[in-house]
Amino acid sequence: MKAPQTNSAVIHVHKGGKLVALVGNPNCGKTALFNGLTGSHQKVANYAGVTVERKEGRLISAAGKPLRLLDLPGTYSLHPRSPDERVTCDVLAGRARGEKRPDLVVCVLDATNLRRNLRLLLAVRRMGLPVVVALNMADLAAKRGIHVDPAKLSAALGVPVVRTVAIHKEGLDDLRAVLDQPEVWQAAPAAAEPEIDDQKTINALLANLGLSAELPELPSDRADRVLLHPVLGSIILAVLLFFLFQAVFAWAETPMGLIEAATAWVGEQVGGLLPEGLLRSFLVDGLVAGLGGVVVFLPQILILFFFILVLEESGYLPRAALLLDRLMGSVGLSGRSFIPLLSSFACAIPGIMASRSIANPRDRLVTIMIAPLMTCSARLPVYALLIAAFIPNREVGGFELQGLVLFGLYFAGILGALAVAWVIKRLGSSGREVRPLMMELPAYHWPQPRSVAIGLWQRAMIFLKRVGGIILVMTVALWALSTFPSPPEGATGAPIEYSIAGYLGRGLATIFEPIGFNWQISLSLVPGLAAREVMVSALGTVYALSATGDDTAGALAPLIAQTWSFATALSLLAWFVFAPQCLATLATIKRETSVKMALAAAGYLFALAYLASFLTYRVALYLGA
Ligand SMILES: Nc1nc2c(ncn2[C@@H]2O[C@H](COP(=O)(O)OP(=O)(O)OP(=O)(O)O)[C@@H](O)[C@H]2O)c(=O)[nH]1
Ligand SMILES: [Mg+2]
Repeated sequence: MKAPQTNSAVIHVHKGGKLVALVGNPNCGKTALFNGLTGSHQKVANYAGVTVERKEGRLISAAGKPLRLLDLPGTYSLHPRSPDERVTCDVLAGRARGEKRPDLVVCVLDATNLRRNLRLLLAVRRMGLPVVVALNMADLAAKRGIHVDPAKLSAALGVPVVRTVAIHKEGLDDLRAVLDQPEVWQAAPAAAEPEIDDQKTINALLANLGLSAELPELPSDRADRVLLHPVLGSIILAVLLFFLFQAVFAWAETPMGLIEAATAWVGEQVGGLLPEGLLRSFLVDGLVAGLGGVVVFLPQILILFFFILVLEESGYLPRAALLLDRLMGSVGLSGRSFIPLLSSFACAIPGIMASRSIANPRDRLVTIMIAPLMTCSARLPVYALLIAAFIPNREVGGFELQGLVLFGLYFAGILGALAVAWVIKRLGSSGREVRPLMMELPAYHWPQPRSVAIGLWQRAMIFLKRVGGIILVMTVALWALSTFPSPPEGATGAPIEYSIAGYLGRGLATIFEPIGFNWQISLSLVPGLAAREVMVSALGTVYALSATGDDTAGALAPLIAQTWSFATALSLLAWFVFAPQCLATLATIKRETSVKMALAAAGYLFALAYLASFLTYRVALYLGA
């Protein structure tokens, strides 16, 4: 089974061709360049630490020669401080498993920040690898009055320099042409200056290029006086997040209505055409009720991602990390964990991967352990279904009540994560060094509509592929288990009650009865292990098959609203805030840490989920729900 992010992280291996590696400081535009040169759509975003693993693509030089191009995590130096930097350093040193040393390094320099970027270039050159410089962000530099002459820089460095604007694909042809001229880069002297003199070398270089003047204040700095203000900035952050959840419900209403109507129509057509029987049951109760129930949540997922993509591209995320550093420090984390945790709102897997950019091993481990508590987008269909069924659609004090509840659920996950981090801090050895947060704050820029559109398209595809893949498979399997064996002669209940799934569900229900789950819910939890959204399609199928008499499956929400108590609904919501219901996430934890940690995560999440549901259910019953 593939998780969304590993899908987009397929590594293509091409035999033969020279190996070219893109190396540079974080956020200098390596991946944008990689995408432009190879036609890939790897993730580009405006913060440091986006790329955390090595990606390979195929590049055709100007003369038509195929080359292998590597996109690597950004690094500030060749002394790695975090797992992502280590990936890059290993590749450069030829230590990467099953991989030769690169034949050529394309060192990407951010033209707006040469002073810092040149340090890495000098270090790479010292390793003796042939180097070509891509002087990227040339557009931004020019806008800020920094005019770097590529020819002069090339002469000073003794390596070819190509001016590029990666996001507009400028300079890519020049770069492709240089790749065909090994005589230019291979001849470059591998200077062996000692490291201590780097600062002097760089100062002299910049002076030579006429670039040593102080830079004027940027619009970003002025914006940050408000956005990073301890009080004002925090209020803006809270309002922003709050607005996001309101929008997820308010904006999605119309498109969801359309999809629901379309699914119902398809169900009726198919149901009307076919005679009563297995095929009709499979199509209507299995596929349409199961898959249709999940697809309806596509609009909400896209709205959530629209906000995430815009925030990522604008450069706001590291600022939010800075604002939250104090709060996170109080539970033993640092602002460093913010971006991995925020990524986990999409899916815990990229979140866990993103924690590779955390240098401190203990912080990294805690971040990985609590990442599954962030509300991933696969939970959204489950939450949305239950909210639609049990929470009235009305306004409270000018806010949509349903949006408020959703916000509350996300908040519960965050609180849970902070609490767990706090407990780990208490349990663990005292010695967490408290260091000031050092994070690069990139200049703000407007997200490009094109890249947001591509991001949304990719998300939609990932979701639909899940629907057509794992969710489909699970739905079919569940339908089969729920249909066979057929009921005995003269049976009165719904056929599902006599099927394998019926027995399984009733068996499981003994475990889950204390927290208020009926056998249909207990049964649906099982396929939900494969992907959380499957819970929704599973409920759709199970309820469609549980209905007796002739009927087409009605919409799921009103059905469960009639048959479940409010306490059960609340208990199930609490369950989904904590439950370790995703095998792909546990597999990623194992890969990034150890089997022991993956088991520990599964165990503590299960215990927490059961406890939370138990308390919720009992309190709700006590209060008369
Ligand atoms: N104006 C401008 N922006 C660029 C250029 N190249 C990249 N960007 C933007 O710079 C940001 C960083 O780009 P990425 O390609 O993700 O940078 P990266 O070097 O791969 O970053 P890491 O993977 O974190 O090391 C994104 O917001 C891009 O849209 C450029 O030439 N000009
Ligand atoms: Mg990158």
